[in-house]
Amino acid sequence: MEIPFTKMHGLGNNYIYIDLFKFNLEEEMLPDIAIEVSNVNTGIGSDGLILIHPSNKADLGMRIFNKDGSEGQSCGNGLRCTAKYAYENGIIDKEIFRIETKANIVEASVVQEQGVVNEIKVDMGKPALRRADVPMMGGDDAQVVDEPFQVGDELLQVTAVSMGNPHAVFFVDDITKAPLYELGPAIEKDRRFPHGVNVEFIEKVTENELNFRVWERGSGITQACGTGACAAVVASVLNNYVKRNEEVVVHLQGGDLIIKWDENGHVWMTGGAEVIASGMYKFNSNS
Ligand SMILES: N[C@H](CCC[C@H](N)C(=O)O)C(=O)O
Repeated sequence: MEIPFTKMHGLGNNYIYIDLFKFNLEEEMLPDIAIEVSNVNTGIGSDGLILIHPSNKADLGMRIFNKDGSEGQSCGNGLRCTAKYAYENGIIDKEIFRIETKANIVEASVVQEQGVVNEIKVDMGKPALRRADVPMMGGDDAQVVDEPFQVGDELLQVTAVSMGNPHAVFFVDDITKAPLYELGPAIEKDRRFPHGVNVEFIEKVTENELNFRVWERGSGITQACGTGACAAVVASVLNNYVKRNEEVVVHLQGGDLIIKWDENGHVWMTGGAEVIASGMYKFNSNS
């Protein structure tokens, strides 16, 4: 089976996008398709698969599958790329619109010049901070802020935030020494996170600047994670490193995002999105 795809990235966090306004895929094939297209040796190569689909709850919908075939509830970089694709391909004919995800319905606004979108701002909604909402096991149902977290021989301090998907945020003094490989896999699969977890290491630079690295649930190290950057700013406010309702520049491996957790509880993400290539892909998996 051959299918049209577009490869796009947000700060290097790249996915294979399939437009379900034009084509349909069998639900049960999706995890295998995600695994196959993400494979850099035998597929196209990406951090996962994103489906752009019709929605009866919003102007359009977006679903994300990680490299390992697991489905995430949301994807910040994916939402910016989806907004760009939808506007530039005529799915949407307005500059402010709503996108349904597994986690919630977000509002995106595009900044465009002669029909080309070069910046997207997304209201990512409100974080969930109660332990049970992350979800995280093992304690009272209050917020998880700067809590001791033993991983092997290492005693860390964790702050847990859901942006519709789970994030475990750790603060380090030097981002270049963040133990991504050493601890990322173990934390991702730690039994205290029954649905797994995205793992972020953050270094405070100033009251309005963070350095950021991520080990993603289901995809491992990526160049950037939009929901992770949102979770990082929320965690930094909760730990009094940065201020609520102020723009924070988050320096991710692949570039910068502007994040603000406003006084109404909404987290705003502003950044770019780029098209890498489009074409036809011939599926190998028995499809
Ligand atoms: N890279 C994405 C996050 C993917 C999250 C996924 N790894 C999961 O929650 O399972 C982002 O820009 O927000």
